[in-house]
Amino acid sequence: MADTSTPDVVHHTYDVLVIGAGGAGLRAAIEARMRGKRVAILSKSLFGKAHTVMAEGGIAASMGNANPRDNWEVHYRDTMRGGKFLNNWRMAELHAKEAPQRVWELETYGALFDRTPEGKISQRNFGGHQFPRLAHVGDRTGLELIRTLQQKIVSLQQEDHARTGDYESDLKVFHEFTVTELFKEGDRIAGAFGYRRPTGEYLCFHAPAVVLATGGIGKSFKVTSNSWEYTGDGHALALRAGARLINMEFVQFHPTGMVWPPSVKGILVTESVRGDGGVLKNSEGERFMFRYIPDVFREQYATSEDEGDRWYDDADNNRRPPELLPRDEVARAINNEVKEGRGSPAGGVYLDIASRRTTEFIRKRLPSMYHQFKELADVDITTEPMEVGPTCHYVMGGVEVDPDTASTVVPGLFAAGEVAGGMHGSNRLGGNSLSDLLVFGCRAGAGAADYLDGLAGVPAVTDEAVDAALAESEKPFSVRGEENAYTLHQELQQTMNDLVGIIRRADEMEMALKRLAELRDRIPRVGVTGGRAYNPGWHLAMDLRNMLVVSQCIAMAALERQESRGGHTRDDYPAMDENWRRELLNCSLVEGPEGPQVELAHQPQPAMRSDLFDLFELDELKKYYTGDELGGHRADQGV
Ligand SMILES: Cc1cc2nc3c(=O)[nH]c(=O)nc-3n(C[C@H](O)[C@H](O)[C@H](O)COP(=O)(O)OP(=O)(O)OC[C@H]3O[C@@H](n4cnc5c(N)ncnc54)[C@H](O)[C@@H]3O)c2cc1C
Repeated sequence: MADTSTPDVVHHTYDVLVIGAGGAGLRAAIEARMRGKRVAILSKSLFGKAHTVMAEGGIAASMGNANPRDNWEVHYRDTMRGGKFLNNWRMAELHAKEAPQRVWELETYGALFDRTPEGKISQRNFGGHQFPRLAHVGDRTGLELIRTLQQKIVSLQQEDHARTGDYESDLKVFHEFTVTELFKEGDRIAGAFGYRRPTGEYLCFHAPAVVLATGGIGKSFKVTSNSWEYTGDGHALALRAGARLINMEFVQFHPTGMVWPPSVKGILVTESVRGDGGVLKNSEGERFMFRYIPDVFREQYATSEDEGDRWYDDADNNRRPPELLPRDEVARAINNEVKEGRGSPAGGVYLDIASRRTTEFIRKRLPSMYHQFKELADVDITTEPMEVGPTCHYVMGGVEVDPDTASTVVPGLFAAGEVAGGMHGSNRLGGNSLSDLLVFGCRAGAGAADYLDGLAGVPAVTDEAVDAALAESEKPFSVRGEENAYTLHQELQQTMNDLVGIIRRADEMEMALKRLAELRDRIPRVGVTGGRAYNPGWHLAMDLRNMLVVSQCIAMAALERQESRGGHTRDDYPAMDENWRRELLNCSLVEGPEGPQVELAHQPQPAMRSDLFDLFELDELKKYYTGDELGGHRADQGV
């Protein structure tokens, strides 16, 4: 029986709310607390169980430990190339410059990275990175990152206890707590509202600064490497608060997810397998990636197996194997092999490290992969190849932010980590997310603290706003079961997977938008039974509206962008178009006759600063830029 009594709302007051306890959220919370602010961390998942914990391969930072020729400029170039020059150049610059500092700082918090024989932090190869650049802890890097950041938080709480007698006086974690609404007074952020998952208790937070660090959107797709909490909540909260999303058409399909057995389809097979020597083969035993090197990368990749293999030991005198092309290229190649009938029995291709490395090497470098395949598929990766195929992995699009402060257009609202957009352009390089989390998590915490220092008066949360948020959360209990949340979720995932997936066509995306519009009408009719205490049906009903609006943004932007670039491949517009590189698409919510509607707009891509532009050879830039842009730049330089 549903509990029909009006529930109480418990109130709390803080300076900064950090929504999300992954790498971005924890780093933001640490920074804001170290700058003297009282911080609450609100996390839908258990503390320590954020998505970041799943990160496997490593964190990209040009420390130059494995190759002294690496530096921030090389990392910057690789990142821009990986994103096909659609990245926000200032974010890419800050990221490349600050990532090493953030990794070394983690060591001071207690991180134990794998070491080189000389005792430096070991760095491994990954797709699109010119030099071995990923600091790692086996293939469990995310776990170490979260463990370390949590350890830092505990140490700050111990300092607070020594000063105030209360461990949680200045930094408190509310875990298993889902934020459903943000509050504003006028234009400015005033707080947030949500429910405790285990009890259904409602909490209202009064706080003038909010950092969104809610991660990604993968649960809108059927086949995904993402975990249950990736329902695009932060993206949707930002939209509803008046912020904009950019680059939403760019969704990364990681080339290697498990394809068998069906119950684990989509679970990630880390790129480290290829970074450590694994190769992709089709059903004919061919290392097919050599046939898929695009012109823009031709000079940097080996054209023979011998050269590719030599590169692992002598990277200075050989070019890298094409298995290490950026993820979008590898995913499309696998998709094509399967489509043309050269796939494996379960509809993927083969990833083989068994024939190339010793059992000891594999078990030491890839312990999680060894166990994952042994336990889930009964495959021993030290003796047999894996079957792999593309899986929805990461969203490049997200909340538009100022690169230096991570602030959005809504005063008091900040965003960092996967929920923020711009940094990775049209495609993210592996390892660049963990570094992004730390660099921009830190900047968001600092941005929020600076904002508070300059704030005149604290915006207030009104009773009406709290009542409205409460009513919205209670609604599913009063609807008499016309629609089922699980059914609608499956329909949404199938729609996105089939019609807005790895290869896209206008007619299919138009069909997707039609189906999404139908789902929009049906979602308010979702009814739930039972009470508020741990009720997954209710939780999903609340999450569905977020997944829907995020899916609409993705489909609308994908239909609009008439070219193929990075994580957006159009069957009907297969080429990259330099005119589209100048264009960003943004989504916002506008009030319409039937309630808020997604509106899509074009905005110009800001021109890259001259000194950064000059880091590239003109011949390379010609592959991405229009002639007049290049001419204009040369004129700026007085050439
Ligand atoms: C299997 C796998 C392996 C990966 N490996 C790598 C790698 O090796 N290197 C790399 O760079 N990247 C990797 N990535 C990507 C990377 O892990 C993620 O992009 C990154 O961890 C995102 O971090 P985040 O801090 O933005 O969000 P997360 O770590 O996902 O944290 C999001 C937080 O927000 C909370 N949250 C969400 N919605 C709400 C809400 N409504 N209310 C309250 N809390 C909410 C969640 O509970 C969670 O605590 C991998 C991803 C996957 C799936």
